[in-house]
Amino acid sequence: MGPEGSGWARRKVRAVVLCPQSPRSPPAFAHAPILRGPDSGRVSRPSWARWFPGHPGLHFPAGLPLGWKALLAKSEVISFPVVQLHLNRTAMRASQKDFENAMNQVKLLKKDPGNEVKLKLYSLYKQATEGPCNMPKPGVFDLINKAKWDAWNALGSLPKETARQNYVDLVSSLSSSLESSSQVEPGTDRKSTGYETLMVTSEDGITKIMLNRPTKKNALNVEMYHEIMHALKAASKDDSAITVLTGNGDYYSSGNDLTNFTDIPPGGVEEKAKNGAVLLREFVGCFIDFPKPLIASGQCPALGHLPSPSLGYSIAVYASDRATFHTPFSHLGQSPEGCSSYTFPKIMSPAKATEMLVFGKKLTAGEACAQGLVTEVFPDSTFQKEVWTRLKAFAKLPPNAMRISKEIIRNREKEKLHAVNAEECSVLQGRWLSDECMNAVVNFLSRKSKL
Ligand SMILES: CCCCCC/C=C/C(=O)SCCNC(=O)CCNC(=O)[C@H](O)C(C)(C)COP(=O)(O)OP(=O)(O)OC[C@H]1O[C@@H](n2cnc3c(N)ncnc32)[C@H](O)[C@@H]1OP(=O)(O)O
Repeated sequence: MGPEGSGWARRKVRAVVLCPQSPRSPPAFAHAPILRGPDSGRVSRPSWARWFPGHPGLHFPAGLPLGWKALLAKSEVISFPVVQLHLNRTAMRASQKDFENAMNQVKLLKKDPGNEVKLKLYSLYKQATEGPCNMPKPGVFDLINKAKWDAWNALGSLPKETARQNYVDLVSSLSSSLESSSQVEPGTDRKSTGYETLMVTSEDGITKIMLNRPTKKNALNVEMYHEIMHALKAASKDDSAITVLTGNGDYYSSGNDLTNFTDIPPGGVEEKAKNGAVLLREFVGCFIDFPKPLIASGQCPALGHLPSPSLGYSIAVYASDRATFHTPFSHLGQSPEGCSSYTFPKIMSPAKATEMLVFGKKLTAGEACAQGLVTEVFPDSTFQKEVWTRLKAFAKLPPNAMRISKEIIRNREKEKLHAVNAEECSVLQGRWLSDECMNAVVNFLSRKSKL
């Protein structure tokens, strides 16, 4: 799972909250995932441990980018949804063994404790093992390492023993509260699907691929990109006749997960942009090559780049009358992808496509249908019933005939689409390195502005 549980930017820092510290013995866990190799930002860790900065309860120094300061509050108390811990209470003495137990316990955490907690764990671990912050201050755009540095530096000259005790206490509190919470995303049955970010089912000749990060509006994190590709490849070979792509929750998708931009590899932002372009090209390529009828079924707003392949290549797009379609590429300092620079002007008209792709005009389902992007619009109240009646009927048609018909309709365009995809990805690679893009992403992450 990605960084699901944080909500850091919105969280309010409460003034004083005393957490009854559990005297559980041995005091649970530590944060090995973040702790090993933290300075490089590249660590071996559980899947939930991809994280990004944001700790409203710590002191952050001046010079933070783009209004991060507005997110911060001066309090000696750390506060987060499930665990609250007063840091300055008189420390009991945690032994080295307690500390090691706590570190091990963190590895067993099933749920992502959220970025604030992870930053706190990181800083306490560093303080406990190395003393006051001794790292050079990272650059302003090195978001993750900067947040880690801030968190550690904020501990000032806190004695190692106190940091160790605070770490053990925090892990212990976390352990009890996370174990007792049941914040699993609705509808997720990982065992039956084998996917972390999707729910994939196959029934009545229909394979349904449902994006399943509703708490993140189905934003596509790196894992989801890979899982969608995997699910499409599997669906292309299974015995279903058609494939349906849909989303769980109140957004079909909110596009690229903007926290993807914060996980900077050792090669820096250039490497990040290059990897992103490779991933996107492969991802869109899977849609271009998908051999069976692919139906996009959206009851809710679709934002960002999933609409592009969905609208551009699906054999049919069904939308409820409350769905909207929005590709705010320019707002984010980015440029069209998913072959939308080619398919949208063809489907709509160059002028209408420009409004959507360049000016980021949001279309209602009715408008998108009138423009030819959407096949049919249904009232929200009867959407599921109407769509599934159609899907079930389609799935009874001879599968090979459908596949061959799709092939003959689309194959002439395939080469062109792959070329457009390559070009769009290359342009985007440059855009991701631009100040315009970086500022837009930081703005979103800092919640100073929202689309
Ligand atoms: C390999 C890389 C390929 C990249 C290709 C190029 C792709 C381009 C695009 O996709 S452009 C579009 C990018 N998407 C956005 O800009 C959308 C950003 N999100 C929003 O504007 C809003 O969240 C919203 C309008 C979708 C919904 O608003 P609201 O109803 O007020 O909900 P919240 O904002 O509170 O969101 C809930 C929760 O979800 C997190 N979240 C939503 N969208 C994204 C996202 N795109 N990336 C990361 N996280 C997202 C949001 O932060 C909240 O999380 P929290 O509860 O705070 O932890």
